[in-house]
Amino acid sequence: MTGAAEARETRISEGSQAVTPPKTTTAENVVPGPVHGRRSAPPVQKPTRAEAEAAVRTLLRWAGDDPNREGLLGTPDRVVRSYEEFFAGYGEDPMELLARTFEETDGYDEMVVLKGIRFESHCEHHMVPIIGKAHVAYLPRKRVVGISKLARVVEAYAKRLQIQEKMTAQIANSIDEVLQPLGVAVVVEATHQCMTTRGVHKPGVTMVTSRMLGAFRDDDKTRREFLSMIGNPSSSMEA
Ligand SMILES: Nc1nc2c(ncn2[C@@H]2O[C@H](COP(=O)(O)OP(=O)(O)OP(=O)(O)O)[C@@H](O)[C@H]2O)c(=O)[nH]1
Ligand SMILES: [Zn+2]
Repeated sequence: MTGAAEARETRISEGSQAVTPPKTTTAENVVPGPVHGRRSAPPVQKPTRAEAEAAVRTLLRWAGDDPNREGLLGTPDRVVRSYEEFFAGYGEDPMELLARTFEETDGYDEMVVLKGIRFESHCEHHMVPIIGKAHVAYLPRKRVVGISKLARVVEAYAKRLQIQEKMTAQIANSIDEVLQPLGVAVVVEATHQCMTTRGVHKPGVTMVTSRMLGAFRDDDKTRREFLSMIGNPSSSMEA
């Protein structure tokens, strides 16, 4: 699919303990890179848990605090466990999540919409939360997928370091590639804490991104039906 063939819209609306990575590569510390479509990113060399905890202690000192004071002793362990949760998506293969489909033999040919899928992600520039909702629709071509799998695909991409445009495209492209439906639509609306709690400090700003493929891109009526089903995206955001 070429760039011209993809309709994508983005709008913003109001409303010293150095950690040295291991020099040798072993089967234990090399993990496959994130899976994007059919291709995987290059493998990354994963540090040990002790190295990750040492990095947290370094950041605590960078913040100006003493990692050895009582209240902070358990913090490196907690942060590393939090990271396992925040970034669990690197261990998921979204294509595999969608692989189990069911043949729809009774002629259901209307769009399937899963709206308001709340997600928590982290921006790849500042590593602070992006919190929002995704609305996902597809127009089946004989095969349908278990509806929870659409939410799982959102999760698999959200639980990685992201920019919103990329996440929106990845969700749509995965569904398109595996289900080969007549069309896919994804709208993502989110607040970026790198804009609200730091930097420009603009609370209440929502970023809305969309990716329309197939019938949702080519047919105004289908696209309008989807957009009216999800309502006015930014108006449904929490402050
Ligand atoms: N397009 C896009 N930009 C994002 C996203 N998340 C964060 N950003 C922006 O990424 C940009 C990074 O800009 P830089 O100038 O490199 O970083 P910075 O000095 O921290 O910039 P400020 O955030 O303006 O303080 C900022 O403008 C962020 O608002 C996203 O999902 N999509
Ligand atoms: Zn950011």
